[in-house]
Amino acid sequence: MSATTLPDAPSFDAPAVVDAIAAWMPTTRWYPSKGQQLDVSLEQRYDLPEADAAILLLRAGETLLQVPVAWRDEPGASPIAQLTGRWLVDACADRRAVQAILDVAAGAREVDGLAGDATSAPAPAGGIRVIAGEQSNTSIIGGAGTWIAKVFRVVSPGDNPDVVVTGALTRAGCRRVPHLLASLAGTWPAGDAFVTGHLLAVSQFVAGADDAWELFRQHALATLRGEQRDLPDARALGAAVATVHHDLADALGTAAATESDTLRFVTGLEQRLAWAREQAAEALAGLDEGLDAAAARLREITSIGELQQIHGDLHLGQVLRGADGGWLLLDFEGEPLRPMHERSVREPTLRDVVGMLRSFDYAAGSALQELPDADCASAGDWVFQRQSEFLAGYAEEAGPVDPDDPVLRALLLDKALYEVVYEVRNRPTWLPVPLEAVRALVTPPPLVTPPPMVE
Ligand SMILES: Nc1ncnc2c1ncn2[C@@H]1O[C@H](COP(=O)(O)OP(=O)(O)O)[C@@H](O)[C@H]1O
Ligand SMILES: O=P(O)(O)O[C@H]1O[C@H](CO)[C@@H](O[C@H]2O[C@H](CO)[C@@H](O)[C@H](O)[C@H]2O)[C@H](O)[C@H]1O
Repeated sequence: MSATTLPDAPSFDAPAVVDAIAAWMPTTRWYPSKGQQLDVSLEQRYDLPEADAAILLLRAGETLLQVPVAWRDEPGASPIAQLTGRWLVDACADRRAVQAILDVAAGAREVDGLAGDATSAPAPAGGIRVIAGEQSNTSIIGGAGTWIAKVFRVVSPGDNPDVVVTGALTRAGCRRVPHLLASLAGTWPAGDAFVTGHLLAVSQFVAGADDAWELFRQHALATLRGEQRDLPDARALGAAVATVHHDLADALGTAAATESDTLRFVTGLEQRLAWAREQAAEALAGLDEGLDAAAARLREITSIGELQQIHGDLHLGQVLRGADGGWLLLDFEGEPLRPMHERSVREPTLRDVVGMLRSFDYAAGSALQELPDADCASAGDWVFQRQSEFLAGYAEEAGPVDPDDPVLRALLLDKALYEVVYEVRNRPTWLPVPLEAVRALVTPPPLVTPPPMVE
């Protein structure tokens, strides 16, 4: 039997390769510009020749995307395209390529333009598993289940808080976050200069954990079906969030908001409201009056209290319940649709509190989508109860939260509007969940007509 000689694969920067990736990306969960016709071009290539692989940075419209790829003789777990007889594959699902990337992050191998930073060396990749879930990035579990490597898909110049903030909490010994083991940064040309941004974070993998989103969503579903199910502890979750806020304040400091901080905060909310109205004009049509009134109310905010580093995009999908029952917070990257330089700005901790309150609403909203004939009032009660438990636990550690605080109300609307844009771009079938919240937040409650007097 004679061995088949495969033809040479094209170079990673060949137009056919870029075209193949451009056609494949919109089929992935992480691609952030679904439904838009964008020109895709290669901006930077970091070669990993020992693995026949490369990390590519591709520009799609305004966005720079990280796509690690490799050439293989077989399609493997995640093929992109077959070109000249060889397979272009997604390197995140390829063990040899993942090991090569990990080696650079751990400082065991040097590649031009890449810089690794390890606090403790991750174990060899071994058999890897790519998480298939509701994710904006791509996460790979390896090292016999000891680490999880997150490949940042949208890449920006500047520090990624998922590396910097998790790194600070790791050094501070915070018990409510998985510790950071290593990270990788890349440098690429931007105009006349070079810029640097994070590409990868490798953290301890929490084995045997339960996802808080699934725990609460399943409980909401069971409630709507009239079934019994163990109630996850929202009160302890509130206390865990308060502990992380406390550790972040200790590690990275706090500052009382000045007048100009307040003005910047209010202006930021106004800009985001205008941005959401522009980005999701069709979805938000019909809410103009309420949104105008909400925008005017923002100017009534005169004080926003103490500021500090926060999580920035906290929701149930960022929370795990460890095998010991304790809650752990993940993913300090901030909101993926927010520019990177805005994500390390000190903020009121209420922004995270609001993220969790919205998430309980999402859990019930997603349960209602699955059970369209279920009772909406029961879903509303479920949300109210979980939110109350969460706030009670938070208050135990951090002091009470006033549900009528204008800053809290403004942040609730800000988050729901962000979610509307996120769903329009990423998961249009989920749009009704945040849209209903926006409607409720900007629509004044109906005037109750007093019952007629009975003589
Ligand atoms: N350290 C960890 N241990 C166990 N599972 C994790 C860990 N980090 C992330 N995960 C799992 O991966 C999922 C996605 O991680 P996340 O950091 O939120 O990524 P993304 O930024 O893409 O949303 C989480 O919801 C969780 O299920
Ligand atoms: O986890 P990411 O950092 O990628 O956050 C983005 O995606 C989230 C969805 O995966 C999105 O969260 C919204 O949906 C969740 C349910 O899937 C819900 O729990 C959240 O409350 C809701 O905001 C998040 O907004 C987005 O930034």
